[in-house]
Amino acid sequence: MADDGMILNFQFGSAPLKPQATKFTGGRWRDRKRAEKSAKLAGSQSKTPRDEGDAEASERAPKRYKTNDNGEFSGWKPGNQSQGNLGPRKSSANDNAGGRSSQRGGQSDGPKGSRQVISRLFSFNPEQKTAVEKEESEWEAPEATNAPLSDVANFGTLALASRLVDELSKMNLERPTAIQNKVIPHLISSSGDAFVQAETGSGKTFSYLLPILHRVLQLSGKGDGKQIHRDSGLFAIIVAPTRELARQTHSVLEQLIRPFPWLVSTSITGGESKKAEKARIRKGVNFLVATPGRLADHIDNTKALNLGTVRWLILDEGDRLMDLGFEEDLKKAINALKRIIVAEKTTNGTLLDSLPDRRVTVLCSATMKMNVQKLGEMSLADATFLAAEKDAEQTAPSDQAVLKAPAQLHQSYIIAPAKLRLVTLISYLKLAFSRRGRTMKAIVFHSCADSVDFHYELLKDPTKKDLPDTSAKEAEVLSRTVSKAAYITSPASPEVVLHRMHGSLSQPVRTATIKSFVASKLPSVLITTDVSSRGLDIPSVDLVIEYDPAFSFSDHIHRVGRTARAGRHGDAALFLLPGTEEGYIELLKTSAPPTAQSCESVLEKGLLSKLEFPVETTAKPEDGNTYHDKAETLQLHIEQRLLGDPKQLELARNGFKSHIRAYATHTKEERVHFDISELHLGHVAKSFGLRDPPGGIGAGIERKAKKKGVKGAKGAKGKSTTDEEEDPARPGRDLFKQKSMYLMKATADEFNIG
Ligand SMILES: Nc1ncnc2c1ncn2[C@@H]1O[C@H](COP(=O)(O)OP(=O)(O)OP(=O)(O)O)[C@@H](O)[C@H]1O
Repeated sequence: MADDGMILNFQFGSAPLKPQATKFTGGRWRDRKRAEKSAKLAGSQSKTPRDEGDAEASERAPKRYKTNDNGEFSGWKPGNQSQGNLGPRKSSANDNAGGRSSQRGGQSDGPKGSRQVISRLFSFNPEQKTAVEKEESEWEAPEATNAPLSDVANFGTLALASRLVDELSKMNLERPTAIQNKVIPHLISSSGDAFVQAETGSGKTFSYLLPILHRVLQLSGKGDGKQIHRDSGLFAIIVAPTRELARQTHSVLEQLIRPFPWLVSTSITGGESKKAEKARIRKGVNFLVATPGRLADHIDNTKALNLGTVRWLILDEGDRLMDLGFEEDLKKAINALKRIIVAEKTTNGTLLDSLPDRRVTVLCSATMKMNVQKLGEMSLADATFLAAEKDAEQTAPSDQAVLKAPAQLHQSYIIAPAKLRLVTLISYLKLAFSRRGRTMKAIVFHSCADSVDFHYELLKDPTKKDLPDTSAKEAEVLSRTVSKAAYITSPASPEVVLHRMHGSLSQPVRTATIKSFVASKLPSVLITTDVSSRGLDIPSVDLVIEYDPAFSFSDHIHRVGRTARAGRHGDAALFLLPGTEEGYIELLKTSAPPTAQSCESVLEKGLLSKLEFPVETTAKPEDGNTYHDKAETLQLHIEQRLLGDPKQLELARNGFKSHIRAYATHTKEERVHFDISELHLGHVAKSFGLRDPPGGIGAGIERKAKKKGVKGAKGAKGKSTTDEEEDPARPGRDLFKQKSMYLMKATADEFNIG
């Protein structure tokens, strides 16, 4: 802890300060020297707006940042600012703002007469290069592309069993979507394999479940399938990449077969009791929803699992199945099914005549990648390609079609300098929930579990314990993943519920957390990793924030696809850093022209309404008048909070380290936009509420650099990671690049990305 801001948290008495006389004790020599220098300079340097006190600074700031008639910020034009003009002043000799707070001289907004510390956020930020092509207000929603078709009367026109059509109607599903309109008739009439490709939220699940059920229901010849029961055999296996998705698909299936109690389905997923699953399989099931690993396990070890009657193998979210490394498990299942070439024609005396006469494999994916093609080669034979293109007849898988989000999904980006990221995120969420009725559920994607944990703990309100509508038992399970939020509430939205979710949580906790998020009647945020990016169907999600950009563009499409489902509207906002990350905007345009949101405008609108801090620090919510002041006060408060709480500080450090490691795992093709050598570690540390990057992240690199004979690795450490004033042309920069390359290599090894 001593490293983090030791020089910054000295409390000064009310007597006028003589900086020259200030004596610092304790801590490291380097830090003491720096503190002495800062204190000295604070008293002697020419005064800047900040140094002259907030009253004056506040008056000046608005002159630089004009607002238009709507009160919107209009002074900051992308592309025309230079380093330092993002703040009310340019550098001064004592501005050590590189991620470090600095002492504020003279009068302050803090306790009367005390010397306050401020956290400089608006100076020395890298320049934004991208000129705004389309602002948020210019966006007009095009016609939805994944909505039910208006020119098809109802599901009945697809020749589905009337009982099924009635069931759909009870679920308020009247007309099919484009992909359902294509896939359902095909799977009803054909015994051929199919590759199904359609946008996120277009109803792919019903597109394969409905025809399967229809054909099984035909088995009795009367359309109700009453001769079939749980012992009649297993007819379909549906494989999903994650436990959540498997469970979700199983619950949709359960809903559909509820009126047909003689049909039985079950799910087998990792994290559950294998013994109980075996017992269910032994009792007999007609439909099995599985994760690949658990399926392979049962194929090997559960004798009661008879694959002889299986007619359908559905591989849902094909690209994700491959991404997650399930190739071997999938091979096992595919080969096991292939070995039984002629499937059983009867079951318990019932002729299986309405079922396909061969095994049908259906591969579904919203995106098309090389690995999906590979899975296709492994599993499909003479497959028909079925895409949801409404107008043009698409006959083959296409890279273009796949990487599109639903047209009605409003995609935007915010170019936020690293130092401003945390306060911008808070401000954005505060603003989003304060627009009553506009946002009820939001998902915030982070790159790693440690970052999720840090942000969750930071944003939760430690003073509020009770959760609404929760039994004591549920509350116990949810105690570490659901809580009331602080900071992002507002008078218009005084209660917001926070949820956290990632793959390191136990399965019961994951399941309960998602259930709680779905059921929440209060505005809610889910802070999560990519574990929630695939297939998760929560219709009421209206906002997706990609706080950390996705590791691949197809992941981005899946993440944003958690909103704007089945024709509904939705917003998605992507945080980018100024610099090379801006190149990613071109990639966004291949899906839909995104609009730009100004980071400063978000701060102004979000932070100038009432701020509340859940924990008392010397920085107070009422400190400052301009949004610059408010942002710096909020940042300072967070930094102070961490310094007073070792547990949170540890979470911040772990979050920072994992975030940096994760940064190196963007796909090879997209790494050009996510150049780790461009990251200013000091600024990134700020976004975790830290005043310096924690040790360790660079230490390994240094050791490696030393081993390889990179001169000066040690000497450059401080400069390269924390100092704002660093001149890009200086040798230290090259060294930083070199170190970053080692870092990238080390982290790439760790994440197995070669
Ligand atoms: N015909 C329909 N009319 C209205 N809503 C529908 C229709 N079909 C499906 N839905 C709803 O659309 C939502 C998305 O369906 P589903 O999860 O199957 O989409 P998906 O294509 O698999 O998406 P993803 O690729 O993101 O997994 C669900 O809430 C579902 O109930």
